[in-house]
Amino acid sequence: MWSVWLPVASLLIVIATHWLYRWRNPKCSGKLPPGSMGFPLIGETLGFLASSKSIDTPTFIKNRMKKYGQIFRTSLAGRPVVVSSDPEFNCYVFQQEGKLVERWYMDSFAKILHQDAARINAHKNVHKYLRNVVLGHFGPEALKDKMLSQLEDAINKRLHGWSKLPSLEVKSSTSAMIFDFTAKQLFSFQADKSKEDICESFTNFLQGLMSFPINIPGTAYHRSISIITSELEERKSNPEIRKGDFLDQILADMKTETFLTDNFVIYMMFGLLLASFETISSTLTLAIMLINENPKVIRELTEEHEAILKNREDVNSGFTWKEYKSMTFTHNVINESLRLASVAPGILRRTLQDIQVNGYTIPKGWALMVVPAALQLNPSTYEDPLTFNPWRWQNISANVSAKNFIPFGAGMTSCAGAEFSKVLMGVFFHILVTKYRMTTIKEGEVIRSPALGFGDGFHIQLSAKHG
Ligand code: HEM
Repeated sequence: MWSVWLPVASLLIVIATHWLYRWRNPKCSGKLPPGSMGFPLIGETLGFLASSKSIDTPTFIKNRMKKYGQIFRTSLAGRPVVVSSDPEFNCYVFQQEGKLVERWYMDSFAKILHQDAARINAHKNVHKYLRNVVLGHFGPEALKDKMLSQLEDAINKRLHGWSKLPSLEVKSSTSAMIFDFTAKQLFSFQADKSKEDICESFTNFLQGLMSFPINIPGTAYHRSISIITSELEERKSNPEIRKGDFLDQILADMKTETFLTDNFVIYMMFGLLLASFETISSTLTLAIMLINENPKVIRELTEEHEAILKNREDVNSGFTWKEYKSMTFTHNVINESLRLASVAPGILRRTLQDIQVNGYTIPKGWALMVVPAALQLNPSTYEDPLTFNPWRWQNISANVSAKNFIPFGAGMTSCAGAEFSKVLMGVFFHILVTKYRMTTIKEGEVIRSPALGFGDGFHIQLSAKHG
């Protein structure tokens, strides 16, 4: 009996030991960056997802930066990853799109569509198309021409509604406001006419969505996808319906662009909704929390916006692009909020070739994660980095911010919704400080897990300043 089992057991031990050794020491043609691959299969995922009750860079990243330096290796969600907080290297990586690296989110997209990521990526047009179509609808020209006044209208109505409430939770209220506005722009969704609160559906489903999307009837994800699907079907069967929204353009482009299948379009709309309302609402909630704690900031904001109103030739005219561009202090408040919020936990790339950096080799096929918080909350760049100090932006040179302020990424691949996000926040502050006063009902608690969250909520009351 022993003569049979002993060799089998020995062989299993040898295989397991070899496997474990390979897990801990992945193949590499040079020297891997320092770090640890953690436990077999799960790697260091649990540590990465652990929440911390602080606005600071997540402890997982901070501790490893201290131990290994600005570039270290780890394993997250079953993949080998190199994390970088080296501004020079990050800058280089952002310039290597399509050469040494490629954007990562198409992987999740491909998984949802049950397609091969390489097949989607092979369409060089996909990224370019997505970027151009979003910029066409949400970029500076569209904002200037029509969206600025629509935003002013929508935010005015929303804040008026809030001022009738005894209390409101800021994160969910701003999420609903942004969701309704973006969904209307994308596919003319009319929140007030919908039977469902799809904004809440989206929010509930957000955690882990892109990695584990399960389209099971009854789930929020399923409901949200159904709403977009039925809108697409209705438009396709009634081609005479033209609503002048984003979906109209996609429908027109579907005739010429082969990658624009029904499924692709549905998930693209879904992805855009998520990309827009969660990011802006988290940044805006943090901004409201911070300005509410800083009377001096509210005072200077109010002065800036009252001066804008006073200098208006026509008292009945709306907020203009020129006014938006002129509000220097508000832009500082927006930058400072984006810096502290650092809402994107990581900007991901996949390496297409081995990459050499500081004497290390990052193997082909690995993930690369740039962590904005590690740069934006770095005390060597930003003095007293956890303090909300909009005035610091008076002295930050373009040279410093180009590499150390990347809330929207950088270069050719940076966020296509960046200007829209900033305009939305600017218009929001304009209306807020000229018309309303805030009172805290329940203080919020900042949590990173690693996405920015607000515990069990931040509640305020809004009251009109005049009458
Ligand atoms: C505070 C708000 C926002 C933040 C912090 C943010 C952040 C980011 C980041 C970090 C990236 C990745 C860049 C990269 O991979 O190099 C990105 C990409 C993108 N974002 Fe945003 N985003 C915000 C709002 C929005 C909004 C409102 C929209 C849509 C209207 C949007 C649409 C996109 C798109 C389409 C991309 C992909 C761009 C490309 O691949 O060329 N984002 N965003």
